[in-house]
Amino acid sequence: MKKMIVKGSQKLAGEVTIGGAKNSTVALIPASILADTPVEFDSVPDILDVHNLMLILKSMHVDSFYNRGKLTVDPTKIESTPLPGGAIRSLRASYYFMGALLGKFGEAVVGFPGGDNIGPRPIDQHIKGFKALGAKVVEKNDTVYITTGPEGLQGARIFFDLVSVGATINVLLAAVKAKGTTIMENVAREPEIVDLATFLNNMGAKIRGAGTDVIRVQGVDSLRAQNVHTIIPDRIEAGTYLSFAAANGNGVLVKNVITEHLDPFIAKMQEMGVTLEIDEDKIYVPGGDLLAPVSVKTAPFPGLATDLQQPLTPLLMKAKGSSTIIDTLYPERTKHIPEMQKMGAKIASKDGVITVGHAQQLVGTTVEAGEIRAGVSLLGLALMAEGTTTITKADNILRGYDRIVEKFRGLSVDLKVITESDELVF
Ligand SMILES: CC(=O)N[C@H]1[C@@H](OP(=O)(O)OP(=O)(O)OC[C@H]2O[C@@H](n3ccc(=O)[nH]c3=O)[C@H](O)[C@@H]2O)O[C@H](CO)[C@@H](O)[C@@H]1O
Ligand SMILES: C=C(OP(=O)(O)O)C(=O)O
Repeated sequence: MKKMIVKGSQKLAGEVTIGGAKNSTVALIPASILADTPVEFDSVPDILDVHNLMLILKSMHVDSFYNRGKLTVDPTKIESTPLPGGAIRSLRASYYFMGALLGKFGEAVVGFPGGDNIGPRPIDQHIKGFKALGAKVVEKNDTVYITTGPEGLQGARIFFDLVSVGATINVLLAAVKAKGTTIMENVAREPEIVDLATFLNNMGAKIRGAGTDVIRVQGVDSLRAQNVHTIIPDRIEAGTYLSFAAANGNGVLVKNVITEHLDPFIAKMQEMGVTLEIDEDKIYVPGGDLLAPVSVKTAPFPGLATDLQQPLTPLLMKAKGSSTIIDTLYPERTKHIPEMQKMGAKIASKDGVITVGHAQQLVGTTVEAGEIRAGVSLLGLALMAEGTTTITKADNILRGYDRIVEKFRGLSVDLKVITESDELVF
């Protein structure tokens, strides 16, 4: 595990360009194995999750090549391979190989995924969807075994018990080549699901309703890529830079943003008193506003994203007074709290409510990035603190933030990543 070394009392200034969305990318890569042709992606973030997915592809005899935001995947020599562990456990989205392999071969053996430790993350709705399509599912020794009979997957009507991004994507991947029509109700509406449906439809899939709470899929026999798919910008990465720029910036322009994807987050920042100059696909944050405390509640899209509650925290600490956060999706997503307390922050969690007080004096120390968003929020705080902060387990941040050191350096921030034995990585 690497360490991130952050000098304190540094203000962000300049421009940053947002990369492709992690949560789209990690669905699009498994989805690419459904194609009968090579596929090409543009605007692919340089994150550990992508490199780990490429390792998984390799184990299935799928060649892939990544260079400066462009990724080619050639699934034409794919073999149905069990994926019990290894790289599977390095990220959450590896479970999309369940749906993708099932759609491709009518069978899948995939280990339970890893990903952020943000509280319980069951996959019962994924399994319910696979079963509804006619698959037999057995869970044994931390591995899911999914099979179908000779008739393969059959379209079905599925009403999800709760709104789940992962279950919506996984079942969609299985349904896209199933026989007949699948109607998925009470599905997630996240923009990353629309991005995935766009990619699949451009290859010949028949998916209607992505972005609403009912998705209809007419199964097709073959998917063939016709063009390069450009991945949508990462709304969580954008929100992170917006928050840090408002908390601790001297004029920051955030480029390549679909502002509509950030509506609830932008509204919350404005409610605090943050000045935002919003253009078509970019947002300028002058910084230096006097801020008021707010109440924050996360919800599935189009609500305020759970993935942004921790990155918003450094900004909440600038407000004069106490703010509250209720994370309805992951009430236990609090790994940043004890670490922030070590830095002198007034933050606590009780009965599912996080209280964030005004930060008087923050001091740099050694803290641990328990997961991606906990880690990045510590980085935001470290920039506001006096002295140097060492963030251990920094791989959790590098899992999902595109070229983060390069981007922060572009914003005049001195940051470096080193190995356990103190060798410079970036
Ligand atoms: C790779 C990816 O896209 N990750 C995102 C995805 O995670 P992920 O897809 O894992 O999150 P879900 O939308 O599935 O989870 C939403 C809620 O449903 C619950 N649930 C989910 C599935 C299930 O079968 N049973 C069940 O009870 C979860 O515990 C959670 O409370 O959406 C989350 C919620 O926006 C984000 O924080 C993650 O960044
Ligand atoms: C929870 C997250 O990711 P994952 O689902 O990949 O663990 C996240 O991106 O904040």
